Amino acid sequence: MAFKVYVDGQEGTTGLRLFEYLNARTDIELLRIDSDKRKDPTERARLLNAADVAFLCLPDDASREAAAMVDNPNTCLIDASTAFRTDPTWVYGLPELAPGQREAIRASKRIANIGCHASAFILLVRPLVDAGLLPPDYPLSAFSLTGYSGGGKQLIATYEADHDGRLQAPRPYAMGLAHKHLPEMQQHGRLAQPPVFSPVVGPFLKGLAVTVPLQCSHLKDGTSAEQLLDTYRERYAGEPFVRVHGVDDMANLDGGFFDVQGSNDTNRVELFVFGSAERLCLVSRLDNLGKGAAGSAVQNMNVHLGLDEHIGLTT
Ligand SMILES: NC(=O)C1=CN([C@@H]2O[C@H](COP(=O)(O)OP(=O)(O)OC[C@H]3O[C@@H](n4cnc5c(N)ncnc54)[C@H](OP(=O)(O)O)[C@@H]3O)[C@@H](O)[C@H]2O)C=CC1
Ligand SMILES: CC(=O)N[C@@H](CCC(=O)OP(=O)(O)O)C(=O)O
Repeated sequence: MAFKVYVDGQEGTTGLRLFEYLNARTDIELLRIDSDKRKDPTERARLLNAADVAFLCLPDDASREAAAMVDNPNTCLIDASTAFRTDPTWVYGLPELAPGQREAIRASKRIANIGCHASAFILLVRPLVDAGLLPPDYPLSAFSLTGYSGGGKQLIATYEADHDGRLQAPRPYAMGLAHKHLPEMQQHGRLAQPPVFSPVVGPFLKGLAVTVPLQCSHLKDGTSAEQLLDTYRERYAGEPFVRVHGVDDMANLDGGFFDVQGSNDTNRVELFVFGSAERLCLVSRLDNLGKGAAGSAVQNMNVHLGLDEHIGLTT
């Protein structure tokens, strides 16, 4: 019998993208809510409890409300919001996080899907901390270049209404240095403190690249770019959605410029190390609506249900 799947928030940016992924599948039965009832708590509660897997593609408060509506012990929630990502009763939905994470996702009925900036950052940092190459108290900073779909329906509408070109320049944001992804970056990156994190949104729909600069003199003695890449290769060996590039992979630079949109329409995350013996830059690139949101939600569902992890996803 096909697994029953429901998307709460099916008309939002992440919900619509998820719906596209799921609608194409024949191995699941998609439960639908009438558009005019999509905020009706009784109807939502009925569908949430009828589902084997329910995705929450809602703002944080609405996600908390939805989670509280579920009393069917069989229903697995995969929440796209920030609400539960550091909650110890939920599992962080990043199968590549560390050995054992897939088993945890398989076993849990509460899976907190990752933040787009956070997952790109964590996949760069965590293996280096675990290997002892990057001290947990290293004073990390990071910046992220992201497409505007990361801001959901509202930001998309703002960019689409930009008829005078005012938004055509990149715009740094979260200037208070308290971006909502900091707690998950610190906790799942195993860091002593959160990084100084500066996101920048640009005039393109989707695509994201997080850059982490490192001073080699502060790493474990003699750590080279090759050693960092070897650590990634070892940690991510056999990972279908992680691609580790070679040192200074010029093939990915277009005349010396990095293409932030290069992983779009895939569920891939691509890792790069650039720089010299003194200074390095770690870069991680993904599609914020793919591996950064809806793609990884589908991957988490596949893992949880014991299905082939690739179903419906592009490597
Ligand atoms: N966009 C992205 O790249 C990413 C987003 N996320 C997270 O995913 C979640 C959804 O984000 P996103 O899709 O971008 O946001 P959107 O604003 O595009 O969509 C949110 C949807 O939730 C609906 N909604 C709001 N309140 C309720 C409620 N009480 N009951 C039912 N439906 C409700 C909205 O309805 P209405 O249609 O009426 O507005 C809307 O359709 C957020 O928590 C976000 O942080 C995570 C990773 C990346
Ligand atoms: C451009 C933009 O605004 N991007 C969002 C990130 C979206 C994301 O990853 O998701 P969550 O909202 O689920 O954490 C931001 O930086 O807040």
